[in-house]
Amino acid sequence: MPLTALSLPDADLLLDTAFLSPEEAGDFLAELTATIPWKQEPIKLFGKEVLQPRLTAWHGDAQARYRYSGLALEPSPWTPALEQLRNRVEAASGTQFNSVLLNLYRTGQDSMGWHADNEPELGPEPVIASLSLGATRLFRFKPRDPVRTPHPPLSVALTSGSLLLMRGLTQQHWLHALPKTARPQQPRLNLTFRRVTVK
Ligand SMILES: O=C(O)CCC(=O)C(=O)O
Ligand SMILES: [Fe+2]
Repeated sequence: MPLTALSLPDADLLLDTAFLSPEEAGDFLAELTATIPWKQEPIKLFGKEVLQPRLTAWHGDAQARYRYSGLALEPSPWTPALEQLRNRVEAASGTQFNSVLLNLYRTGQDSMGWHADNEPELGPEPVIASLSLGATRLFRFKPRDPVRTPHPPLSVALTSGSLLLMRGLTQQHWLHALPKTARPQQPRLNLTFRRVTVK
């Protein structure tokens, strides 16, 4: 399936709902769920330490460190499955990536809050390639400044094997989130391939 543009002002979004076949997506889901060293990291929320509502991992080239609360975090190395996916995502997007953030949403209660992927290490107009495996969840966009970008929120159903590219001004003008859902949900695994500046 080809990448198809989603029409949204001040954004540049492309979606391929069948980037991987359902069989391939299921195989990668099983392999990554079993082999990635998943962690549940603490975050500060209103001054209190709580655990993130999902499991995470970060893999990439050894030089692709990024700074976070004054710490330079080292990525874990690419695994064979992650290398394969990186090659395919690079070919489809025409972009090179040196790291990938993995998120595992164990149930409908796991989620990600509103944010933009706008860390300085990603540069002003990052290309972020988001690959989803497992349960379908709704991915939401809302304008950062509804006066500049008067547009209602957008929901995109990210099915297993779908590839979403976020490019251009998307991170500058839009926030995105993966809300909780009350419905019983199978696990969902998302990979966001990124290029961080190597210092
Ligand atoms: O799980 C998703 O689809 C989104 C993940 C995300 O926004 C991120 O890793 O920055
Ligand atoms: Fe994000």
